[in-house]
Amino acid sequence: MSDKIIESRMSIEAKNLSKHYGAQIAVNALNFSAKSGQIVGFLGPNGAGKSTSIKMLVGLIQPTSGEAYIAGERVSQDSINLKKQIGYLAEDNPLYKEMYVKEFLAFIASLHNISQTRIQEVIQLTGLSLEQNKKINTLSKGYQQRVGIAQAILHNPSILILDEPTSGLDPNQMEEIRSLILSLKPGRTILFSSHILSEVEAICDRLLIINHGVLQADCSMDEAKSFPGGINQLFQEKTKLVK
Ligand SMILES: Nc1ncnc2c1ncn2[C@@H]1O[C@H](COP(=O)(O)OP(=O)(O)OP(=O)(O)O)[C@@H](O)[C@H]1O
Repeated sequence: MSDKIIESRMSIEAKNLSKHYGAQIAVNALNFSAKSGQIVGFLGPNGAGKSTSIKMLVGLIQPTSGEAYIAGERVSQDSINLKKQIGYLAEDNPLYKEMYVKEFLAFIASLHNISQTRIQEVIQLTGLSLEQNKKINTLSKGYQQRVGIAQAILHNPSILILDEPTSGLDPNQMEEIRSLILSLKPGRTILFSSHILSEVEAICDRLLIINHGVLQADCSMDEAKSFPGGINQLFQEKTKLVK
């Protein structure tokens, strides 16, 4: 198999992806692609269009126009193969909070036909060993996010899409979740949305900035840092209010 094919199977691609809600244009002709081994930061203020873009990429909502490709396959809402390739953590991290950690992960694993060994492996990977027999609703928000990430990686997907995984966490928890995301990078493509520049700056290789549904920047983190005035200036310029 050629390197090119392997690479395309690992990638996330948006081609002129748009979503309109009546007169509201949530995402307008989004174009980008991300390759394996990269963490791509998807940065933008609240309401910029991050979640809508992500929902189109994972096949949760239908684009008004344009196409999304995951691992070379066009995204459609009913693709089983696509769901095998993607691990997804939604912004509000929906969990069955009355369940115990291990019980919840076993439940998700049963949907994917995943072994007990893999459940234990993921519990270790996500630092949940001591919490595995606790009820999810007794865990701190940081640990609940770990459970959300654990369910997203149970089936060992090559593509991980995390919608604001550090939102609402305290600085220590943010740091821990960032380290966890970094540890998941080898062999994967990770798209990580945030509205906080320092979050994205800390772990991402590439930076996408979206504002008012329009992609305003797509560059490597090094390019972003060498922008005149630095990365803060870049973010300010690309997200200033459109009058
Ligand atoms: N189902 C919907 N119906 C109507 N408008 C919507 C819908 N979903 C999103 N929007 C609008 O689309 C725009 C983009 O929203 P989106 O949730 O994608 O932004 P975001 O960047 O993820 O913001 P946040 O960080 O606040 O979640 C917003 O103006 C939002 O109000």
